[in-house]
Amino acid sequence: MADTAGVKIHPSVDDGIKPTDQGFAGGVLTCKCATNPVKVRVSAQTAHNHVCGCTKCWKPDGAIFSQVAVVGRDSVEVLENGDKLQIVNKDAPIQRHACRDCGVHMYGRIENTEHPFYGLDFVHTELGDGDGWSAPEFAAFVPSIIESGVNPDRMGAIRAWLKEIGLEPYDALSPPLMDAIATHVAKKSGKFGTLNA
Ligand SMILES: N[C@@H](CCC(=O)N[C@@H](CS)C(=O)NCC(=O)O)C(=O)O
Ligand SMILES: [Zn+2]
Ligand SMILES: [Zn+2]
Repeated sequence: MADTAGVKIHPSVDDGIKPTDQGFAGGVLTCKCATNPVKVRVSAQTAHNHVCGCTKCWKPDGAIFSQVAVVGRDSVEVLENGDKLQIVNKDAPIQRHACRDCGVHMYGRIENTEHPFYGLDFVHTELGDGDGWSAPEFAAFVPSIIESGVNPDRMGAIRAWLKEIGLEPYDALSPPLMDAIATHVAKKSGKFGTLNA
């Protein structure tokens, strides 16, 4: 049995996952700056919230996973101090707009109209006011936490703990999202549904 004692994933899940409020309609995300914080309004409920182990997504201090969800780009609006936002990597599929002072990623945007997830922005719901944001559902890019410095010997315990708290661990995204990506590719190539498997 893996020793899951003391495994810490992310502050939003370590003390119990707050449930989704089906009537929740969004809120305001605020960066970590004590003065002149960046504020971004998300005017809809988020979807596909999950913890992500990749090295690219923003994580709060001490967390080995990020927590990230998607929302339609039309529902994301910079309210205050947008002049502090800088794109972390213009060449990445997800252009993460980060506060240059505290480093928090306020939203990640896909500008490539051919991308399977074009039209969706990536947001960290823990930055939002109020409870009721869509709850994390799974753990993505789990092996990538090793790239951030987690000892590979800990992976058994970490995967066991993720399962224990209801976040099924996946090497990439969840099967429905991986299927959605492949469906997009098959439709573009004309292969969609052409095999009677
Ligand atoms: N092993 C890589 C995986 C990076 C990765 O593919 N991240 C996923 C999940 S956020 C992605 O979609 N990245 C696109 C991007 O960063 O723009 C890492 O940890 O850096
Ligand atoms: Zn900031
Ligand atoms: Zn990620």
